[in-house]
Amino acid sequence: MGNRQDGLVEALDVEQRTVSWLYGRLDVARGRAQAALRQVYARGGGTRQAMVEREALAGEQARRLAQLNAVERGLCFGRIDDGAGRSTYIGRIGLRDEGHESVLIDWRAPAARPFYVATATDPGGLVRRRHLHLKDRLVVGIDDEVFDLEGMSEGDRRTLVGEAALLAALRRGRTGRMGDVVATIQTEQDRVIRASLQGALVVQGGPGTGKTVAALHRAAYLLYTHRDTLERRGVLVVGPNPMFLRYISQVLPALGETQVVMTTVGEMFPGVRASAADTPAVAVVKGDVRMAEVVARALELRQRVPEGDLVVELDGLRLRVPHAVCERLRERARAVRLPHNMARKLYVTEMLKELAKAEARALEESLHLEELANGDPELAELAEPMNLEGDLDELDLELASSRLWGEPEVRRAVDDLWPELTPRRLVSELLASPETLWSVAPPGLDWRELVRPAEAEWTAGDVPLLDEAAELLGEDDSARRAAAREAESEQAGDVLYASEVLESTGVLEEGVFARADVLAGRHADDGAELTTADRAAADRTWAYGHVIVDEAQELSPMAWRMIMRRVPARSLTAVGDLAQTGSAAGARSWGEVLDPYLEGRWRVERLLVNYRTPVEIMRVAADVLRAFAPEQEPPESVRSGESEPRAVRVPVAGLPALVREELAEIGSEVGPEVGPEVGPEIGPEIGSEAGAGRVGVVTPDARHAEVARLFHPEGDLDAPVVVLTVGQVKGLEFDAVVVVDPAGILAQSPMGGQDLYVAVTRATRRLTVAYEGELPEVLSRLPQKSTM
Ligand SMILES: Nc1ncnc2c1ncn2[C@@H]1O[C@H](COP(=O)(O)OP(=O)(O)OP(=O)(O)O)[C@@H](O)[C@H]1O
Repeated sequence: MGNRQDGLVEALDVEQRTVSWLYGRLDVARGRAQAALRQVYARGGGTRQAMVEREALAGEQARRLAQLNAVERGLCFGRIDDGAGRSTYIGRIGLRDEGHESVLIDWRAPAARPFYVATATDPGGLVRRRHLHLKDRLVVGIDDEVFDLEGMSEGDRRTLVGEAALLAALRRGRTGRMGDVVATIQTEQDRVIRASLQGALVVQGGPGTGKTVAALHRAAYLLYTHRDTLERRGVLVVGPNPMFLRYISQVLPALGETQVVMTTVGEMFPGVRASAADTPAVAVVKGDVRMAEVVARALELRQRVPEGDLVVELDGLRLRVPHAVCERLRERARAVRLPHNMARKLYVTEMLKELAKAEARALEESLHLEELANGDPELAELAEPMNLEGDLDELDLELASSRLWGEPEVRRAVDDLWPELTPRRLVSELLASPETLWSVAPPGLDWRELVRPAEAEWTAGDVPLLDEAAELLGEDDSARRAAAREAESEQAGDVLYASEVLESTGVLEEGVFARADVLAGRHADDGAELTTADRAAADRTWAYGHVIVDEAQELSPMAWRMIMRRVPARSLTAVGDLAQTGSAAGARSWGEVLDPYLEGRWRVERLLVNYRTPVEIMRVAADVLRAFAPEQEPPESVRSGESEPRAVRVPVAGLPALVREELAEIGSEVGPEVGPEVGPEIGPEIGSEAGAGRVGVVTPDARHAEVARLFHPEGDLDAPVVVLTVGQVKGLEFDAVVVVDPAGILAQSPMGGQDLYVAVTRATRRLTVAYEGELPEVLSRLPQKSTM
């Protein structure tokens, strides 16, 4: 015992010396980046070109500084020893000593790989893997895994220390935000993270298998390994909802990567925020890939030919363009195969010329008639017939065209035949018109589901339709302008961030440099200094270098069409679980959604170990899965829990008391003054003082408001109690979960079984199912208790 204790003290001492020295190197690197930043700004003045270059350089240095700051926590977390007595330290970033020797290896570098892939059966030349646990800059714990005891020196054997680092990490209380797992990435996850940039990778895995966390580490890995390509083209991460994006928002910054665009399908059309939800039946129709045809045909209907001739009354003249000419002009404008708004330019030019000719003809006719009426009929008959139309040369036509374009009557007539359209207008007018839908929908597509008022709010299902429309219409200025305005307003946030960077790094010194706005790289008059991520996020037509889609099973075929447009090189990672598909328009198989674009050129990696949900809870989840998706396999839990899951018969009013019990069980601190009877105050009372540990209350959609009223603050992920629908809770996790009204969840959509599976797999420690009437048969394994 005494020996082990001595060994630990000795090992901690050795590692502390190394770690302190590494932090010293980090401080040196920071000092250098600060000095470089100051130097850039000390130059001052110069031409506009010089200024632009200077700001680009400053932006780069500032990002480097931000990255060096981001790795402060847990700078070094691992060490590997090989049989030749060499030790390598692994950390969040790579560092070198004065002699340029590598002293800390970036976790993404090839040299760090053995740390993640060595196993007892295949140690890859390692004799030991050591995990270091730091608190601030202090080494507070060590875990060893020994692969070859014989290969270790006597001294090293004496200082062996062990408790599985992974299990320690998994036992930690949840904070409401996902953290990085660089120190404990598992071999199967490592394969996903380091897969090649080229091609499409599907990561299929059950709940809690680390799909999200692996996908985010993959983003960081790809940016590190292919920085040149990806810094120029950017990486896009698509998540299921804004709450989820908030949940994962800290993982990449903690890994030193801030240049990734994160969005949801509902936010992918610049200037539109999808705030409403479609019913499952509507989602299915809207998500059907045949909707692309519906939008295209609706647009064709907007390129009209008048019933008879086109007649425009102008200053007493009747300008007449024959029907056949109108038809010809439309065909010519279509034949150029440009998007509608661009082809319109051609159409308008040609139509105005026709109208100019028609005007000359009408004028001629009216003058002729005048002569006939006023003069000697004999003379009039002898007079040379005028040929005003024939006398028009190109210049005359152009002048007449531009004069005519200024006439509201002309403009109205042309707009009616080939209007300038925005995607919003095309889609909202289409969905508001049963006649149009009826005439453009292909047989078998239930277009009646789509009909809604023109002023209806946008839904996430509308966004791919808007994107489709934008493709067909061509550049839509209004959306771009809206996005530019948004980007401008975000500038304020960036300036604030930049000034924080400057302040925290001590660079913001009076006189030298007080220009956080410059560092933020945003000038109203020039977008050249925007980062790739900023530019990409504001540009609907941006082609990303790599796209990661999380909860990819939820995307409809129309959403995939939109995503594929963003990644023409088809370098993408789709992570998801077909057993958790909640959207009626979502995927039933990966081939079904990917083959239309990749024709089998995609591969699957499977993650099989559940790091979140303990065995006891997973048994309940497996019953649900077996009942609703028997072809899917539940993952295997890596650990067993501290408590058996339970079912409690309780009215909604009793939920605050139940949640209080759960908070107490997971060790979250609740003020003693909060009694079960004061449910509504439970949130604020336990707000900021709460210890680690969160309770998630999951409800059917229809009961969310009723239950959320009992707890505050609503929807705040950092609060100790969060009330969410199944759609919102997807991808999240909590120490304890209370699933309310399981029968309601099962009944709420055709995918109710999958929804219940999602709900019961969110807990890391405790699961309670709260019900009022009968407990669904599928949960009969749960021991039942009544508080009614
Ligand atoms: N290698 C690891 N080391 C430590 N923790 C891990 C590891 N892998 C996964 N975890 C943890 O397991 C939990 C589940 O991970 P994650 O949310 O990525 O799973 P998922 O497969 O996306 O789940 P779901 O399908 O339910 O959304 C997280 O808390 C994550 O941090």
